[in-house]
Amino acid sequence: MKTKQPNDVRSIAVSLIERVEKEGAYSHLVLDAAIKDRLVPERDTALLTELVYGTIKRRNTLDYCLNAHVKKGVGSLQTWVASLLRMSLYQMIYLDRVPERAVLYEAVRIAKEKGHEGIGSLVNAVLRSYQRAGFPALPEQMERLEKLSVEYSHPRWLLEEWETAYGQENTAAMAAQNLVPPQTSIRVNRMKASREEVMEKLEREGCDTEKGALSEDALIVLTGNVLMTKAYNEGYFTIQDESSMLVAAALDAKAGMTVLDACAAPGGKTTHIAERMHNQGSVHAFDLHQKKLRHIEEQAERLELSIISTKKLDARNILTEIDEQHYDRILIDAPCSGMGVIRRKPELKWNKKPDDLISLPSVQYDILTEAAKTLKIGGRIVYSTCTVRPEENEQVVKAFLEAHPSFVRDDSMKRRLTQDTESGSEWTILPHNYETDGFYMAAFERKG
Ligand SMILES: C[S@@+](CC[C@H](N)C(=O)[O-])C[C@H]1O[C@@H](n2cnc3c(N)ncnc32)[C@H](O)[C@@H]1O
Repeated sequence: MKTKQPNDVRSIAVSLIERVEKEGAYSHLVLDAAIKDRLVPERDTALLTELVYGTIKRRNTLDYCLNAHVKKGVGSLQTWVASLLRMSLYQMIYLDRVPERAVLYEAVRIAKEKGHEGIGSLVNAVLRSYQRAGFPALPEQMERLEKLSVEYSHPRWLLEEWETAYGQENTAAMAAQNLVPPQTSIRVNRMKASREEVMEKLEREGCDTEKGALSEDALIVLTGNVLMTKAYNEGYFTIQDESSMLVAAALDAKAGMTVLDACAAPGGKTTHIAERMHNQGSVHAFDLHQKKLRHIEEQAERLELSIISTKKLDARNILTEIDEQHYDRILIDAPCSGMGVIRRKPELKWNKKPDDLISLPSVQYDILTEAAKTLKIGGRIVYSTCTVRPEENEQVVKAFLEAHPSFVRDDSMKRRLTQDTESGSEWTILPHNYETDGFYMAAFERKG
């Protein structure tokens, strides 16, 4: 039996990519687990992360190139062999810290170890063929979206959807932004300290930050591992994408109010809402999945928030537990296709197919409709998703408002968030607008 070399970062990267490809695993989860289990030494974690994310992100571009060098096409290969070739080519094209001959040597070694001599020869031949011939030129007559799909490594159907919804320019910018590694942003716990105070605390612990441009609660991490700080353990901040921080401000729950977070896990927005309420009132954090509730409870404890209570509940059955007109504020952060978070979960663009997305709007509509029954007259709902697809966003909200005339758009939402004169009851943030996740939110109120 062949034994794996200890700390073999490239071989482990191939196994992780294979799991994402074959089992539909999430890249961030397999990576987190590998790093936590110390499958590679700490000095190699950055390389492991780069290899896994980079290879998955650029799959279409890499496959276009490999198809010119693999006789029957990359689709004819076993998943791990395709993953190995993609990862090796990724290094040759996009990374300059490892010489090509070293990449090739490692690729052949892994191929022989994981497979046999024949696979080693195949990998050697393909990579050498690339070295000789280079990246194949895209034909002049190639259709525009097809070209974009190769250049920016996104499925064609998704680019077509985006062009229809957001136009050519936004589509190209969004696809390009999805290839850029996301920055880490943190949300300051205003109950404990100001942004400036948290900045100073982190600086003393070796982490540099700067203020975020979109949310008044945001700091962008420039250097250092903020999760390892005392300030984190003491509840001074939470890791959260900046676009998501806008939701609690859009909801604007006041101290003493009764609030529902109907799709709450893992609780990023629940804890923000409770912080803004100064831990006074109550926040019901419900979710369909029992096991996810633990995350909300852990975060509430770390942040010392006692007004959050969790429960497993399908929001579509909320009236079995809660009376009508019970809440002052309701957040529906709906389950969605996640097409706004492709930077963080690049496999989403390959794993999801148009057919998988067809049923989402009706689930979102049903959740919104049932949960809305528990809103008091004069209360406010925020509906949000981390996707950029009008079918799951504007169209769901429009259908809801047309069928429920007692709910009216809250045109002051955007003004509250941007603190200027811009009015509007809904906001789509595209990834390249502020270098955040793509996000959608809408606010409306119940009239008598
Ligand atoms: C976008 S995530 C919520 C993220 C969360 N608000 C946060 O900020 O951390 C959507 C959540 O909805 C939950 N969900 C899916 N269908 C649901 C349903 N019918 N009722 C309640 N929760 C549901 C999922 O389990 C998932 O945790």
